[in-house]
Amino acid sequence: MIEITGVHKSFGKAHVLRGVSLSAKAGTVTVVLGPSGSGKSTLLRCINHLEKVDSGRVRVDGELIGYRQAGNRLHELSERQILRQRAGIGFVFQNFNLFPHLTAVENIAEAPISAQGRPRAQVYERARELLTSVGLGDRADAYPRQLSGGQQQRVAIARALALEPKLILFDEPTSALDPELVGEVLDVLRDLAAGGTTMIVVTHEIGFAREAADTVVFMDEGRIVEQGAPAQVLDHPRHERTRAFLSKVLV
Ligand SMILES: Nc1ncnc2c1ncn2[C@@H]1O[C@H](COP(=O)(O)OP(=O)(O)OP(=O)(O)O)[C@@H](O)[C@H]1O
Repeated sequence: MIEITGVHKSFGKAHVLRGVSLSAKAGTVTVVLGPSGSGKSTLLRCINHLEKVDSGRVRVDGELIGYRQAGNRLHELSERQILRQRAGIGFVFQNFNLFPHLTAVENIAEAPISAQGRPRAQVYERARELLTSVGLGDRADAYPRQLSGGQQQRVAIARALALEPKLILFDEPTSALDPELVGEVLDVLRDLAAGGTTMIVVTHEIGFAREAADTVVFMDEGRIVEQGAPAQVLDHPRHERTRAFLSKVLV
């Protein structure tokens, strides 16, 4: 379902991704751990072409992201084609990124109506169902400012699901939340994982990684240095720097 091979990315002199390769099957959950600045967000942004890779390839469901291949040559896709690809990949950010002037249900329905041209009544009905599935069926008409951080993040997850993506990327979805609200968002992630949604989740929530991940990846200085089943990576890390990181986040 997702296949990343040899991805490099620099910003000026900073070589942020140094040959990252990763693959994940449909219906699996990959949790990405790693210290600040190791390149986790950049990797997610390369997967949906919010950042262009310098070299390497990203394929989602067999489709090359950002490019069309003709023989040995790669041609960059048009902005419109990139937007279409991006619609198949949900992205949930740390800071919710909801439109403040739209209600919860409008935030969810906006993109499927404008980007995919789907019928309004049907999209609204589905948006309400999605709100119910994240435990917010009674808050459809609330504006983001009237919702807690945890509720806003659950709306943002429902919004990502409304586009029926093949894959959802989560970039530290709980890190902007007060500790007592983290659990409610993790519960939604657990439900999605149990329902077979393909997800890549950057998080420091080790408990979630242990319970819900099929694969745990540890990134350090732009490279994947550990990759395996949760128990293998979390309990028997091979590298000293992974051990040091885990001892800090587990405390
Ligand atoms: N658009 C950009 N321009 C310049 N430098 C960037 C840009 N995006 C990221 N970087 C740099 O790339 C490095 C990796 O950043 P990235 O956000 O991918 O790390 P991260 O592992 O997600 O860190 P954190 O856990 O703190 O979010 C950092 O040094 C960051 O400053």
